[in-house]
Amino acid sequence: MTKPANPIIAAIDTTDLSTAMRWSQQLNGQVGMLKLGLAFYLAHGAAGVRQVTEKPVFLDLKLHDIPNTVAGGVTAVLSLGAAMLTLHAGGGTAMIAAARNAAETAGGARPKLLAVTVLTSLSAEALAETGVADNPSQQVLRLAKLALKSGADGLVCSPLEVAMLRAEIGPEPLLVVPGIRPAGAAVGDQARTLTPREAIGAGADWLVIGRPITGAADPAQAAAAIAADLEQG
Ligand SMILES: O=C(O)c1cc(=O)[nH]c(=O)n1[C@@H]1O[C@H](COP(=O)(O)O)[C@@H](O)[C@H]1O
Repeated sequence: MTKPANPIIAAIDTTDLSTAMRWSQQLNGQVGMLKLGLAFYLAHGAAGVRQVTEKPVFLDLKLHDIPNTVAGGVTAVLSLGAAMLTLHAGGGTAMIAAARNAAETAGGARPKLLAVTVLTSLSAEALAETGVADNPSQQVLRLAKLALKSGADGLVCSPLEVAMLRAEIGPEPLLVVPGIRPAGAAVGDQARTLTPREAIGAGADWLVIGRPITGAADPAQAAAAIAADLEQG
């Protein structure tokens, strides 16, 4: 696919509607897309999404349930016209296939289904605690292959796995990458991070960036600085 002109997806992580609307206005033209996730959607639902922007959003609901329930969830949000929708790869083949089937039965444009592999907040130790003995990279590859053969259009992974995934799965699947920290930015709860330029250089299509933008005194300026740095890279 053609690379987006501006690969930054700003994560609008807030439960406050007016804050979300303000960030949306400030970042209009400074980022390639907005992401609305769990906290915002639980607080304001589909009506809130429509209030924040008329443009297609990345709807990050990380669906993870039995196939029938996930299919129902996909169907429920199709009318929003989202550009992307997340589900957990760990839900397995049947769940992902059911999501794809639900997305297609509506006909017309549908969101790209992105399978979340191993959360960027998980270190190797934290992953081991969940019972996965493999390192994050091995587990990401296992889940990536499962998700793509089951009907996912792309993957969410940390920047540390991007080069490995590109070598294994080729240029086509969308790689949407959170865990992005400009040099010097606070890491917070993220465990597997790289800078924007490193992530794009490794082969990411989109970068998901939240607090380094929304936590800045001037979010528009913070986004513009990252975009300018990427253009130089
Ligand atoms: O699916 C996601 O977007 C996601 C997956 C993941 O593994 N890690 C991750 O951080 N995210 C999201 O990406 C955003 C990262 O935000 P910051 O850490 O503030 O840049 C948040 O909205 C997370 O919900």
